[in-house]
Amino acid sequence: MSPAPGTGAFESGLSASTGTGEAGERAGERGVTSAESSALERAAEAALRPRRLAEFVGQQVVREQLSLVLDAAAARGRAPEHMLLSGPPGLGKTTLAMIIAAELNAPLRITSGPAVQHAGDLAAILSSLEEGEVLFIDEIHRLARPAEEMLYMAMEDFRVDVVVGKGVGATSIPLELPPFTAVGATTRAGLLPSPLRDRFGFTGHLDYYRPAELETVITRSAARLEVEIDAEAAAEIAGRCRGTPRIANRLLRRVRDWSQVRGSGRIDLEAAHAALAVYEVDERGLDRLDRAVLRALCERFAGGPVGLGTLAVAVGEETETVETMVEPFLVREGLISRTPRGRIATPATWAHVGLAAPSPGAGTTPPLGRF
Ligand SMILES: Nc1ncnc2c1ncn2[C@@H]1O[C@H](COP(=O)(O)OP(=O)(O)OP(=O)(O)O)[C@@H](O)[C@H]1O
Ligand SMILES: [Mg+2]
Repeated sequence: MSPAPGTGAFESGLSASTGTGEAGERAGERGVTSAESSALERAAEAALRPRRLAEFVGQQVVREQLSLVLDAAAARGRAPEHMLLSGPPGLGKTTLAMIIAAELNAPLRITSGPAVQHAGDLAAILSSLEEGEVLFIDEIHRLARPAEEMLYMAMEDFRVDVVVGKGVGATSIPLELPPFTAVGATTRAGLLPSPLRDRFGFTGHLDYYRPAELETVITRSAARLEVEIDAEAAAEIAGRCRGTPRIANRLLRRVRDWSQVRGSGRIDLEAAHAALAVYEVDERGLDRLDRAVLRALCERFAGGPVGLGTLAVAVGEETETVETMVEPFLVREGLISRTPRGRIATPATWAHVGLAAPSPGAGTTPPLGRF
């Protein structure tokens, strides 16, 4: 079972393929079901979510573009154009969608691609929208085709044709819609067909955050959690959360746990180091599974090339888990290379696992394809 997007192997302290994450592990110890624990995690995450654009850290370019769109719409007294937010998990797409509605002082309706499997589902949502309402469609790349095609006309003409009945008796009823603003979010912008993408007047791509920005996220979240944190502890956590605010907040909560149960109650560098050690998060933000992949690549396959499927089997994980939850970060860090012949270690890989790279031409395994 692959984990929900944005949870990642790293944050869990467990391998991502269990899909439960450390919350689920802790929950199991305390008799709370993993569904309840992920609800707890969602509530904990929601409590730290910025509510206004001024509280949204970083992403300077997107914020400037977005505030221009919002200010211009407010000046005209009209609903702003539709907006598309893209970027990797945990970087702030949902947060921004909620902020857009808050800045417009507009009602927010939330749905997602997977939840809208039929055009009728979408027609029901669209026909109940109030004037000026913000319709947030998460994972918009996963909309079923019929619903997606209905969305084209709704976004362009604020009208949908609802087909009633079947076969020869079927009739199409035009349904006028009030002006609304669709906000789409996706981690896979490349999967959106251009007719849909072209209907968004504003597209913002969120990228990974710099450590200094994450320190601000952590410091603000600590204040919301009413826990004191030293600047150097915030910097230490910021350096290990893979450029991702969701992970920063989750690590902060784990360090707060440690500090409250094993420490002084305030978060200093000692608490940060101790807690990050408990959760096996190393100085570059790699977790147990990340390191298992790198060790297997070096020790079992002499640095590669090795097929993704073979590598996943070697660490006891699903191929998809390694490809979507582990590799993107390792590739970004230059700790693994994806080549047509398979995955290969880089000099940084060998250094990180503390092994000497074999001399060129020494016995390397033949390229193994994916299963
Ligand atoms: N720019 C930011 N400033 C402060 N906190 C942020 C920022 N972006 C995200 N966060 C925090 O990170 C958490 C996760 O962000 P969010 O849910 O918006 O990510 P997402 O991009 O929608 O992820 P996914 O793709 O998994 O749905 C939020 O609860 C929020 O607390
Ligand atoms: Mg989201």
